[in-house]
Amino acid sequence: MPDLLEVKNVTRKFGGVVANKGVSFSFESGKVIGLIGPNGAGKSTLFNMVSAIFPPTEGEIWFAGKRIDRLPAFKVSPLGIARTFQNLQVFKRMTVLENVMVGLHTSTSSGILSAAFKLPKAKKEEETIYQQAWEEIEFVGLEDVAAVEAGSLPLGKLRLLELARALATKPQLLLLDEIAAGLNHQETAEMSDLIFKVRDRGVSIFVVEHDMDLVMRVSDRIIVLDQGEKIAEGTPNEVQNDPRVIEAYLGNDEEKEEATV
Ligand SMILES: Nc1ncnc2c1ncn2[C@@H]1O[C@H](COP(=O)(O)OP(=O)(O)OP(=O)(O)O)[C@@H](O)[C@H]1O
Repeated sequence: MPDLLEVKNVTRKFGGVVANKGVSFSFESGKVIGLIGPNGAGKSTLFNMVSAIFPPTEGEIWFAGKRIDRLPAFKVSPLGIARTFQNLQVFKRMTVLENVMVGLHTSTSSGILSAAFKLPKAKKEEETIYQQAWEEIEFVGLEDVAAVEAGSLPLGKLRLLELARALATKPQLLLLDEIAAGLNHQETAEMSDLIFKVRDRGVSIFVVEHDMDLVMRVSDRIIVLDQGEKIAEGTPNEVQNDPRVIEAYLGNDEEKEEATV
């Protein structure tokens, strides 16, 4: 049985900038893996390659035994990878329910004509989409605001909406991009609990996070990047005590504030 995600010797260059250099790691199903590192370490770049937003310059990415690094994003998500975005990607004029449903329409098989003429197949799919969307809205606890326009919701609820929309596609791997950014202490604690609940469904979760409390609490294992390279990998306890990790954070002026790794 192959690992769920395998990143093999991945390098990504932007012109002369080497954003990731020879990064390798893998992980199995049902785990929470954290990705940390000082500003500019290459976290977003790695995340974007795993979600097929752009390909690596060198190296390979495998998901559930299938090579995915040359596939476009629209072919990768149906394989079972979903993600949230740090800069929320919600439709402000749509309700919460519509936002979750719209994410599912791309995966339906009936064509535009059958939907337009409300043929039985399209009607059945619409019901399934409604059901799936509603399940995830309840899972994240947004049922009270399901009919509310997303644009009028506070940030904490918008982050839950992003999560519901990603979960509705029933991923095997969920990528969370700074899911706790801007959340207060209470909301962050609730988000941690939700991450555990998602993991208990057997979903693997890959978390990029600046909030050290959250990442240390939820991760089974943490990968640390610095200047594009993987400098450490281990349990939260191991990476917090790794001299290379402490040096990477302390050595970067901008991160001194966050040096309590
Ligand atoms: N599209 C791009 N074009 C040119 N350089 C880029 C591009 N994307 C990222 N980089 C560079 O690659 C390096 C890694 O950036 P990346 O955004 O992946 O780091 P990060 O760890 O996510 O940073 P942060 O924590 O600040 O979000 C940086 O030097 C960045 O300037």
